[in-house]
Amino acid sequence: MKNLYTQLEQDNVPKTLTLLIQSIVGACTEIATRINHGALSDVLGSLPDHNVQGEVQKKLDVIANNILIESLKKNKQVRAVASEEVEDIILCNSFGKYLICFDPLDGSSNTDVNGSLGTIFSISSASPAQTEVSEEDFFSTGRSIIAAGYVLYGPSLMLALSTGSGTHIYTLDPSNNNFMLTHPNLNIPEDTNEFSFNLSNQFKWPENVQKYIVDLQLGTDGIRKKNFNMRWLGAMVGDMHRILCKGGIFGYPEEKNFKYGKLRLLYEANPIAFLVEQANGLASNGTTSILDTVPSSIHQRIPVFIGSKNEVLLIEKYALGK
Ligand SMILES: O=P(O)(O)OC[C@H]1O[C@](O)(COP(=O)(O)O)[C@@H](O)[C@@H]1O
Ligand SMILES: [Mg+2]
Ligand SMILES: [Mg+2]
Repeated sequence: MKNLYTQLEQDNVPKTLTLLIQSIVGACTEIATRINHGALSDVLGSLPDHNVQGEVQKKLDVIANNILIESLKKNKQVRAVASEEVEDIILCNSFGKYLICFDPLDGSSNTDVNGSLGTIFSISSASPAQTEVSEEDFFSTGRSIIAAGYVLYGPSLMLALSTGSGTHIYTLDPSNNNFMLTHPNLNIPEDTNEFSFNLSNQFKWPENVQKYIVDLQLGTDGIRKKNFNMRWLGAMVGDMHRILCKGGIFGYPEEKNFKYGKLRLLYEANPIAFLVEQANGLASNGTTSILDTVPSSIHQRIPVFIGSKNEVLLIEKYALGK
């Protein structure tokens, strides 16, 4: 079985990008150790502070954020980073050639209940060395991403990664601390009978989305002529991992009081959309591809519908009232 770095070499990934991926993966294994300690150490619970989204910050949100920033600042190829937990971009090394966006801990509501957690990241190229870097440098569409991935802190520690040559999943071998290629060249089934939406918000969604969901729920009694099952982990990274492995449709629609839904474009929707499109799936905001969205702020939100191709295309049809 190949390990992560053999695969990156085979995919002709530049050495500087491989070293950057190594920095991120190294930080995530450190985060995994802190998570594993759980109630044995003072990492559970919330802080009195709120992040830029107005959300209560969990201790692990901040611990994960600090570990990642420290590791990235040490890598001379990192020009600047954008994090869910920090209001402004963080400038790193003026000769750095890469910009990184990350969600240090995804699924924060699961920290105190030993639930699914992850770290999501994307890498893109920075402007020429020593030129001033500002927020605007992060406003290229997701099509400019050169690598993206997530680490899932689950029963196994797993890394999903794409450098533009398909999406692969690696499992950490704790005996030697190597990420081994266990799921090469993922291919998401185009059809599915599994959906992941937080149905407690169902009646706050746009009518066409409510109709789409009701048709799923009606199953064989309705126009879909087949039954659908539901899963919701409260962690996008966990729900998307299942979909990468066996298909499905994940959605976090806009709501009456949440015009653009909950999830963030730069460090949640874009990296996941990159992985999914590299695995034969689709990622839409309901009408257009997420990766074609032009960002206008670091923490902007976007409605997301991601997963099995034919299901995403069908949701876009419902949006057009077809
Ligand atoms: O609380 P809800 O509505 O179930 O939302 C869960 C969603 O929010 C998130 O936890 C948001 O991410 P963070 O935990 O990084 O803030 C997603 O991972 C998850 O899909
Ligand atoms: Mg998140
Ligand atoms: Mg988070």
